[in-house]
Amino acid sequence: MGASQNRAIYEHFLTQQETQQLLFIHRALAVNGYRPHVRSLTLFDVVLAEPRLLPPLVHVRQLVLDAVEEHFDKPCQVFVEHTSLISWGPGASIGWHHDSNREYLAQRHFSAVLYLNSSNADFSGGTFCFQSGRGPLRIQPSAGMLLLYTADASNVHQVEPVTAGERATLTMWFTLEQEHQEDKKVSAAAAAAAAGALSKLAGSKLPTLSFDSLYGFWSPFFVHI
Ligand SMILES: O=C(O)CCC(=O)C(=O)O
Ligand SMILES: [Fe+2]
Repeated sequence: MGASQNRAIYEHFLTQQETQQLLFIHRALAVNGYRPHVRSLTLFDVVLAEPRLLPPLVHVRQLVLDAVEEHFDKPCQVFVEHTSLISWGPGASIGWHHDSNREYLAQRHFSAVLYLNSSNADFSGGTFCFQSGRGPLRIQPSAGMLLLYTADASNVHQVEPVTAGERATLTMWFTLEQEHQEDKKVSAAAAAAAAGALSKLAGSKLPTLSFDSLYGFWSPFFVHI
């Protein structure tokens, strides 16, 4: 793809076993997505729905983060902003855009798309294209391939419509702004889920606070027995 510093392709970034694991997680838990003909599963969803499936996803997420820091030469400066397993069914596509092209996406600095299956073998259509002066630069997804690019206007791209089968990716965005990192939101959700599970487990054995009067509200140790 040339010597461009703002993009990179790694052909066999994941093994077949690793791509299969991620496909399995997606199949098990994905929900109807944010766009027509798309199903998605965020890291957040996995934490809430089935935390036992987290380890393979978190492992690959870290590998991709390391690759981003290395390629863009930003050691220990990059944070994951969003992680999703996404599948695209027949009819799914996305027109020309860049990945920080909205005010609410301005914190996105780098993008990574890790392909979990292959065009022609597993689905038809779904070609990724970068806009370029000499006509679109077309990239055919293949299982295990990692595509990195900056989220700015130097990387305008589109995905042509999928015409058959299901195209699957792990799509991630990255930020240099710590306050936008995904980890904080995910660990807060995990803590809330764990607290919920704990209180369910304890059930009626926990004392209940008396809130039937303001007095009770101000005296939290006053409990019904
Ligand atoms: O799935 C791809 O190849 C790219 C998707 C994309 O451009 C996006 O989600 O912004
Ligand atoms: Fe995009």
